[in-house]
Amino acid sequence: MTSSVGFVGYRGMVGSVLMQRMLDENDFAGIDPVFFSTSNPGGAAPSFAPGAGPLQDAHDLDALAKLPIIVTAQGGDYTKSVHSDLRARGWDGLWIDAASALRMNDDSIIVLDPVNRDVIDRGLAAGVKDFVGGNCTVSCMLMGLGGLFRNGLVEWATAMTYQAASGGGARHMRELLTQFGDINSAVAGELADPASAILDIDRKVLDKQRNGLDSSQFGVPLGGSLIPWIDADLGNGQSKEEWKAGAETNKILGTDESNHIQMDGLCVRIGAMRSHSQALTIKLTEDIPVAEIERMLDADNEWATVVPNTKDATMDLLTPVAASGSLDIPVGRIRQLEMGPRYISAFTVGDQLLWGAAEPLRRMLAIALGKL
Ligand SMILES: NC(=O)C1=CN([C@@H]2O[C@H](COP(=O)(O)OP(=O)(O)OC[C@H]3O[C@@H](n4cnc5c(N)ncnc54)[C@H](OP(=O)(O)O)[C@@H]3O)[C@@H](O)[C@H]2O)C=CC1
Ligand SMILES: N[C@@H](CC(=O)OP(=O)(O)O)C(=O)O
Repeated sequence: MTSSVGFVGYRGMVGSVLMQRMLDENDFAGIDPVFFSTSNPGGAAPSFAPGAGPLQDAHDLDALAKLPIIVTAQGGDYTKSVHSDLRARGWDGLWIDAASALRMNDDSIIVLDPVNRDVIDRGLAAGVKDFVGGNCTVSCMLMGLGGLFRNGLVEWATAMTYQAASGGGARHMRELLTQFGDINSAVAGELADPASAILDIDRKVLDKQRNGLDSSQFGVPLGGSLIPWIDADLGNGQSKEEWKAGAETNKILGTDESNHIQMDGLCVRIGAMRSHSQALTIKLTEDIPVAEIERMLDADNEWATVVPNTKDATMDLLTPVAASGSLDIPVGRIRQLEMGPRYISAFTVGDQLLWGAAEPLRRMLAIALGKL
């Protein structure tokens, strides 16, 4: 049987990754897709779905309400502008969303099925209609370390993150690359001359960073620097990105007061392109040998891949360059810390456009359609 599914935000960065993954997995088989646009209603269907009708107006509630399932990667403002009106007029279809707007609502589920398929299945059975992708950092972390979290072995954890430019959006990625290029241009002559003094180069670079870079997206230079604040200031010293670590981790895992996991840390933007990294300190609920931890992480899901804690393996396999474009989530640097037998470190990297954004939505749609 063919199911109609509406897609909003299909041509954005997250939407494009989602479409590509759906094409790769032949997910459009059995789907009658309806594509929506906020900017070009009436325009031609996307080239990868030539049989689909013209683009519908993404703000046309009548058109949206005809569909049993809507998948959106259009962003939180769009969600806020149509979702409650659609529900208010009685639409009871499934809403699958990449944006954070509905994430912490009591009647929504954060989807990351390799980690919380039980929560998703219970929600579907109970009539939950809103399914939302998690924060990219949280999703990538849980994909890598699910084996500890899901087995109740984490008493608390801190995540110190190294987040890529893509988390800000496409314009932020372009700005980062432009900054790198402008910095390079500022010292191209000196770089070409092996006899030039490195401290002169450094001075010119700093001058360029402080006075000559377009930083309109990030607010301050990121190329050759970092920004230790991501998302809103909650006013208590914590950034919203840091708050999400604890709030979303517990919601994804479906914990309650009795097994709540304390999770906090500092979130930092760095000059990587599309993979988020994070260094974790974990206090375990019991003393477990490192080899057993590695076995549990590797076995938890087919994408978590333990990297041996050696210099060569770490440098080869545990970097944004190694992880980008792949669904695999490498996790390494696992060792017992000086603090005692129940304290371990771990480092994980994940493509934040795949497991951090598009893949959980793609899989939620497949689950809703009974294909997964
Ligand atoms: N970036 C990220 O890392 C993550 C983002 N998200 C969520 O996904 C939402 C969308 O993010 P993202 O995909 O980065 O946003 P984009 O800015 O890439 O796309 C959003 C929309 O912008 C419109 N648009 C305008 N100009 C262009 C253009 N030149 N190319 C493509 N689209 C264009 C499109 O709408 P139209 O076709 O209607 O004109 C598109 O759907 C975010 O707001 C966030 O809520 C979630 C997790 C991670
Ligand atoms: N805030 C993330 C990206 C993102 O879209 O997060 P969220 O889906 O929680 O709003 C980052 O900047 O890396």
